[in-house]
Amino acid sequence: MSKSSQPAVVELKGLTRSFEQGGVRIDVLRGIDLSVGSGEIVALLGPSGSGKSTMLQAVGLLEGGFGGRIAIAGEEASQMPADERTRLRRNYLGFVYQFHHLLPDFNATENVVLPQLVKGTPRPDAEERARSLLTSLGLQERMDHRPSQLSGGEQQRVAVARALANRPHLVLADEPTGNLDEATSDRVLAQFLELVRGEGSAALVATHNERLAAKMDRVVRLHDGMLE
Ligand SMILES: Nc1ncnc2c1ncn2[C@@H]1O[C@H](COP(=O)(O)OP(=O)(O)OP(=O)(O)O)[C@@H](O)[C@H]1O
Repeated sequence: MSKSSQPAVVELKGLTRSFEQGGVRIDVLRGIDLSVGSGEIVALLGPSGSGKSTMLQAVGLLEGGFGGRIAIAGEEASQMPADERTRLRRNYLGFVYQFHHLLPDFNATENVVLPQLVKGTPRPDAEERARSLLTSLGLQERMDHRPSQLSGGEQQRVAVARALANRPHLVLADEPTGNLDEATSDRVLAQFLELVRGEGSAALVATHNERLAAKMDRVVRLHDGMLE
């Protein structure tokens, strides 16, 4: 439920997605209803293959082919043209993936600056924001390093800073610590949650890890294409 009178950051109604594989139809999502309130951090739990990434792709407005309704910050997005979806994505959403997807030829600061420049933020402001986020994540000594010069945990923290750079209302995170060892994963997740809370963003975090899910505000479980 929403913590405020603002519209839910994301509202899914009857979300469906099917794939054809070798002439066989697989109904991966079979009618998902979900509402994530402003500032709420929700864990999306489910075993491998249950459809967590597919659900995040729907909310991220990255692909078509979904049935049902997807509203982002009160705007119905499922039938929007591509340029309108891009606008919603830029204005409201941030993304963290299991693998960092940082640009290899740019240092940590530039990786966090670039999405802000794309959105039209003046460079000095973007650089200040990047430095502030990277410092909050304990990376003040690593700002000039390229991704290949960073550890896996450091790379993921830069990816977290990049996701938050444009002050998204909602961060979509797909197994954000899935490729890290347990101790590093715990540390990076704790920092991620602290930063997201501090920024007042909401988050939808896909994981198959019950222990990590328990650290979030609410847990929803994907089973047989539906939320339990
Ligand atoms: N483009 C596609 N074409 C055909 N089938 C697909 C496609 N994308 C996903 N699927 C199928 O949909 C199901 C759900 O996949 P998805 O990646 O969403 O699961 P997941 O819960 O994120 O799994 P994991 O935890 O392993 O990442 C799987 O059976 C997968 O094979």
